[in-house]
Amino acid sequence: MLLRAEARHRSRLCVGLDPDPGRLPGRWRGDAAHLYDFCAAIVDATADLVCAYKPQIAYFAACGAEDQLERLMAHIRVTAPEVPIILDAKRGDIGSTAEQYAREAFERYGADAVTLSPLMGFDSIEPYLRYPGKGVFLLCRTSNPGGDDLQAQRLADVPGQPRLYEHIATLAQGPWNRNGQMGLVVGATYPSEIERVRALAPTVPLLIPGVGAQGGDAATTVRAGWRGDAEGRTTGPVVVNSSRAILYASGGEDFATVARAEAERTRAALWLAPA
Ligand SMILES: O=c1ccn([C@@H]2O[C@H](COP(=O)(O)O)[C@@H](O)[C@H]2O)c(=O)[nH]1
Repeated sequence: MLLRAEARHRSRLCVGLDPDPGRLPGRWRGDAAHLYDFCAAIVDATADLVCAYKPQIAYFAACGAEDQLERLMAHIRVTAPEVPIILDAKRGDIGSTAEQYAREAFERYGADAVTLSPLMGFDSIEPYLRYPGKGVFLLCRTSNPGGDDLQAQRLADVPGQPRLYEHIATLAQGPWNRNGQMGLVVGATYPSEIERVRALAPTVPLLIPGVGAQGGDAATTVRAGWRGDAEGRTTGPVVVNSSRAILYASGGEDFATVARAEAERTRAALWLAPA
């Protein structure tokens, strides 16, 4: 689904849907009843420009607006049926609870993929893999500076003493990826770590947040993470997320038009990079 959307829309851009009531445009500002209206307008304005959407569940749950997230998921499905939806939930818990989180992501919200923390091990991931055709993105080297606190530490008991994020990449490319359902989250703010992850995990999709508001560079990100064959066909996909830089490109009534222009600019920067 991801490869089809990438080819069809000539896009490696994922628009992140992180609706902050305090940053909604014009007359909606401060009113959490309009999270859906805002995000739906962004989707309508960008549906032909993206390879994925990534709603961030925290922005809806914090306002008690899960019903609006359900409506948004349904709206994306109708407006852009070919575009995968990655629910950014960063779940991670024991198997019995993970089963409930998997139901929430895939049955309640109908997401195509969900972000997960791998810290609790494979049995905390396995319940999600029981859903055929659904994907998981494991946090690997996150975009925040504090990601180094744990992810850069070396594992003394693993041969070669890899850093934790390197070990996660190796597991996701190999033994944990039983049915090709696994991808990794790597921050655009750390391009050399993207390259390292890509070397260890040559074919898994990389979800790369950090372009836009966090300052990651689009072209550098794609060069570090995207891989293709001699004909230019993607063999190692990247899904590069930008949320705030697109959502809040304008705070006025023209927000959707300006968001589209910013999405077009980012999409072009991400597409032209490897050439
Ligand atoms: O390492 C990570 C993992 C997830 N995120 C999420 O991506 C977006 C980034 O938003 P911007 O406005 O483009 O900075 C947001 O939903 C984060 O929760 C991340 O930033 N880094």
